Amino acid sequence: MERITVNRFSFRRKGSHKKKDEAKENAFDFSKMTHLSQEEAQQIDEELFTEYAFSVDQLMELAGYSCAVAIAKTFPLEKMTRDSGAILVCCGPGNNGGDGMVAARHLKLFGYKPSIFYPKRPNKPLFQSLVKQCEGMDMPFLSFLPSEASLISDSYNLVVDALFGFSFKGPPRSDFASVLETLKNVEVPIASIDVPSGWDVEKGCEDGLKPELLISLTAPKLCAKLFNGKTHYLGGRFIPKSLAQKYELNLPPYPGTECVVELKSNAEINGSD
Ligand SMILES: NC(=O)C1=CN([C@@H]2O[C@H](COP(=O)(O)OP(=O)(O)OC[C@H]3O[C@@H](n4cnc5c(N)ncnc54)[C@H](O)[C@@H]3O)[C@@H](O)[C@H]2O)[C@@H](O)CC1
Ligand SMILES: [K+]
Repeated sequence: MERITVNRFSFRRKGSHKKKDEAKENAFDFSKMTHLSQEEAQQIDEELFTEYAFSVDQLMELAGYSCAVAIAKTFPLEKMTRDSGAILVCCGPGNNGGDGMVAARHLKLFGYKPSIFYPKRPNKPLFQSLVKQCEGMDMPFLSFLPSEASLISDSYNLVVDALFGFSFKGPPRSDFASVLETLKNVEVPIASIDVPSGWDVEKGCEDGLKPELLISLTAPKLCAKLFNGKTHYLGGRFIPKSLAQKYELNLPPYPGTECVVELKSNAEINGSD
């Protein structure tokens, strides 16, 4: 009965791989998923650049692209009601801000209409190039953030929070404290990249931002255990297997060739949903 042609055989294998991926995903025990401390996140980051010789812009492109994909899956363009997909991307002074500009660039290519707020810009070629790319793609940069949250809610469908990631420490300093206060009061959803800005990376922040979407990069940080928003994605599919093994990263598999994987909510994990 071995009458399977080569082509048919490869077709069957593809199908069986897909089923295996789905089975692995369904079998993953989310209650045992890794959550990184601030130090572990920084160590992994450092190792990617030194031991594995990745460049910052390489990983930032993958991280930002995965954020754009997770945002597009969660907030489809066709469901947006204000000004043909207008979104506001708030970028901070570090690499989290860089991820935000990369995400903005991809969202623009997906058909959204991003505007960027980028108040503190490092004097480095990488960030200067990101700004130039966004300007070249006709994305406006806001010279100030309206202090009235209602002006933001009226003009945009979504705020992308790319202010601070895993290197944020202590209470927000004055220049960003007012920005975070304004964002706390917006009525449109917030999508936070890697860490909800203003949250302690490990302990969270009870009265901080309440994003509807969180995109954890590499692995969720400890504060993600306190995330109560609707949707949680993991992105940044660039960790070599040997590095994942060294840090004993226990994470759900990415389905097929996807750059993001949706994670269960904490309510589902804890059985309170
Ligand atoms: N390995 C990874 O997972 C990768 C991470 N990337 C991104 O890089 C981020 C980390 O980037 P960085 O290490 O540059 O750090 P962040 O972008 O988290 O922030 C650092 C900046 O925030 C400022 N800051 C810190 N605490 C503050 C406070 N209390 N008030 C005001 N300002 C404060 C610092 O002075 C510094 O300018 C990650 O969260 C992720 O978004 C990606 O770009 C590439 C790969
Ligand atoms: K953030």
